[in-house]
Amino acid sequence: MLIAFEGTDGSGLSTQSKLLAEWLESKGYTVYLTKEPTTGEIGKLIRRVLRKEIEVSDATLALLFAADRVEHTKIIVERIEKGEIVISDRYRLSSYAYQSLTLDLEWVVMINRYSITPDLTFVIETPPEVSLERIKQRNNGIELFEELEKLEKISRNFRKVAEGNVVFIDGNRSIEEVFGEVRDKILI
Ligand SMILES: Nc1ncnc2c1ncn2[C@@H]1O[C@H](COP(=O)(O)OP(=O)(O)OP(=O)(O)O)[C@@H](O)[C@H]1O
Ligand SMILES: Cc1cn([C@H]2C[C@H](O)[C@@H](COP(=O)(O)O)O2)c(=O)[nH]c1=O
Repeated sequence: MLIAFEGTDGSGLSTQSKLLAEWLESKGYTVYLTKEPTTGEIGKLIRRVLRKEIEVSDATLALLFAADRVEHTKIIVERIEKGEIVISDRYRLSSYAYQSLTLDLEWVVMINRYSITPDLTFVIETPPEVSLERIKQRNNGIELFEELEKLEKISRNFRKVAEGNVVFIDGNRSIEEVFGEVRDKILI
């Protein structure tokens, strides 16, 4: 089974992904918690772009995310075939929502054709002004997409690109309240 967490920067994806992994493990499940961009070589290159250390075209960045995802999906499928529950902190819906900011959505979907559809996707919806305040508290710099106007458009994009079994969760509450709703949607 693949469960994905999606949403704009600072919405609480990593926090909720970790909480769900811990909860499922406490129930005796074997969980593989993973993230995109990955920590692989392509993911590392993407991270340099996000930190604005290097500049590439929007199309190149989309292709990098798609390439990272091809390699990541091979690992995800292997884990699923071993009976593990895979939780991915971001997956292809992030590409659909973020890269369609400036690129043709149909092309973004096409270059991600070698990915898979998650069994369940949580989209954490947190007002971008709240997310940006959380990001500032972390004090580790502002990345490529972490701008109010961009995040407002991306947040709307998630509603447009949602596919398959998608649950939208209000992220503008306590961590515990958000996780309570996430946990209640898990039917295994
Ligand atoms: N519901 C919440 N209320 C208040 N603070 C939160 C909440 N969820 C997460 N945070 C805090 O906000 C910051 C960002 O959380 P987190 O890393 O989970 O977000 P994220 O969506 O993964 O962000 P990014 O995509 O930028 O990595 C962290 O410091 C986290 O502790
Ligand atoms: C997978 C993926 C991510 N992004 C963007 C979203 C964020 O701005 C960064 C990194 O994500 P993190 O959760 O802050 O570590 O990359 C994207 O534009 N397209 C994607 O496919």
